[in-house]
Parts: sequence; structure tokens; C-alpha cells
Amino acid sequence: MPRHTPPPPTLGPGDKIGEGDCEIVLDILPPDLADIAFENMRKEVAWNVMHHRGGEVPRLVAVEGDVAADGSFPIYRHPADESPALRPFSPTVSLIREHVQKALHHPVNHVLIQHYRSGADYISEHSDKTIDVVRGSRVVNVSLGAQRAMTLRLKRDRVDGEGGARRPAQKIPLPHNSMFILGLETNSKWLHAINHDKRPLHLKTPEERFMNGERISLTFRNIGTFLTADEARIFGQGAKAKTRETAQGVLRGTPEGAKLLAGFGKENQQSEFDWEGVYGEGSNVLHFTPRV
Ligand SMILES: O=C(O)CCC(=O)C(=O)O
Ligand SMILES: [Fe+2]
Repeated sequence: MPRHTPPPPTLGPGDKIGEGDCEIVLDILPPDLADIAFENMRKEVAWNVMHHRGGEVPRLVAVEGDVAADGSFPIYRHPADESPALRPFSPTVSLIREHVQKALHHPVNHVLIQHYRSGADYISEHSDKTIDVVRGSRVVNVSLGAQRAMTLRLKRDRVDGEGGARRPAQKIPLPHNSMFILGLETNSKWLHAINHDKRPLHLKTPEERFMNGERISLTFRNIGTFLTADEARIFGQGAKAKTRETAQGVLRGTPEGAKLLAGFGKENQQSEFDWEGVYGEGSNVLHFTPRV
């Protein structure tokens, strides 16, 4: 007989989330900004479809960031066949960024913006990839629109016993106008996802039905790796050359690409991920697939 598994506990502000280093901040934006941010971003943000393993990811995405005077800009590398081009912060996102920086007490120079068009859109379980994230800085998700839940699940290698042992999970509702701070320890020991929510409308709360079920999330990061304006050279924390003056040419495809992808795989699987060992020497890979 299949074992009945109880649903994961639902946690919120004040609870021990993940390793206890996560936080939910309610009302991150002042009401006048929170009220208009969604509709403004619908117009101001350059939305794209993104591909992974040849298929479209189930949400719209955009990338914005701080472009330096010399045109160089931060890059966040993660396993995707292609990432949309980074654009300078758009007006409403700039305002949101200011509130995030005030609450976080450190700068953020990069944002991945995602539009979950309905309850059918989702992001599958992953750990955030940290080769390019300034060490010690925190990653945050600002939520606007329909309330969805983040599901945390302990990585498999942290669960004792046979392969069939159930992995502890937690569900964290992300209300409109909230900010979720993903702790570094939690990112290394747990996976996180926004699962789809295909329940019929009448089973959803008003918060979950808000904005017709559409949600925008903004994942802000403090990135330490940069591309030159012509996108030909790479430097900083996650690159081989650590300074702008010594920037080296970007690489595309195998075998360096395969090596970085293998590192990302390890970060997804290992709760005692050896950052220095895997990422320390840096990688100049920009695209994982050879140019066709
Ligand atoms: O939409 C969200 O809040 C989660 C996004 C996320 O996990 C990511 O961008 O890495
Ligand atoms: Fe994530």
C-alpha cells in the first residue's frame, strides 16, 4: 500500500525556515509603489521566453542590472541554453531595488525578473548557483501579484537511511509585496521551487487569485563577475581573471562549458558543496553549447 505522506508544514514570518537563516519581510514596498509596480513592470520590462534543454521555460523572464560607465555589466551564470540580454534597470525596478538594498544592508546589482502568467507556470527545484554571487551576500525574491508558495526540500544527501526515506519539506507562502531572503546555509542544504498551482479557482484564497493569478518575482543578487561592454571578455569573482584590467576572452561550449555545468550539478546535489574546490579557480565560459 502506498504510504500516505502528510503535506509539508506551512511556515511564515517568525518560523524557522530552512536552516533558520531565511526571512520573510512583509510590506517591503510602500503601498503607493506596491499598488502600481505590477502594471508598470508589465509595460517597462523587456520580457523574453528562455530555453532550457531545448524547451521553453514555463514563465517569462528578463534580466536587468547595473551597467558601469565603461559599459561592463554583471553576469549571473546558471544552466540555461541561453539567457536574455541584460538591460539597465528600468524605472520601477530601480525603485524596488532601493527598498531591497535598504532592507538587506548590502547592494544588489543584478535582477532576474520572472512573470508566472498563471498557476500553470512554475520553476523547478534547484539551488541557486553561486559562482558569480558575491560570497557572503544574500539572494532575495520580491513577490508581486498572486500569492504562490516556495517549497523547500532538504537535499537527498542530508537524509539518513534508504533511498526511499522521505525528505523534509516546508511550504512558505509568498504574499504580494513581500521579500523572501534565501539564507546561504539554506541554499546549500535545501532545494527550492515554486510548484505549479493548478487547483480550481474556487479552492484558491483571494490572495492566490489576486491579479488574475499572475505573479511577478524579482530575484536580486549582488554579482561579482562582469562582462566587458563588447561581451568579449570576462573578469571578477567567478572568472579566471579577477580584475577588469586582466579580463580574458569568454569561452563557448565544451570542454570548459561541460566542466562548469558539472559544477552546477554538484551544487544542486551536495549539501557540503566545496565552493573553493569547484569554483575557486574561476571559469570563463559564457555559453554552454557550441555556436551552431
Ligand atoms: O520566483 C521566485 O520567487 C523564485 C525564483 C528563483 O528561485 C530563482 O530565480 O532562482
Ligand atoms: Fe532560485
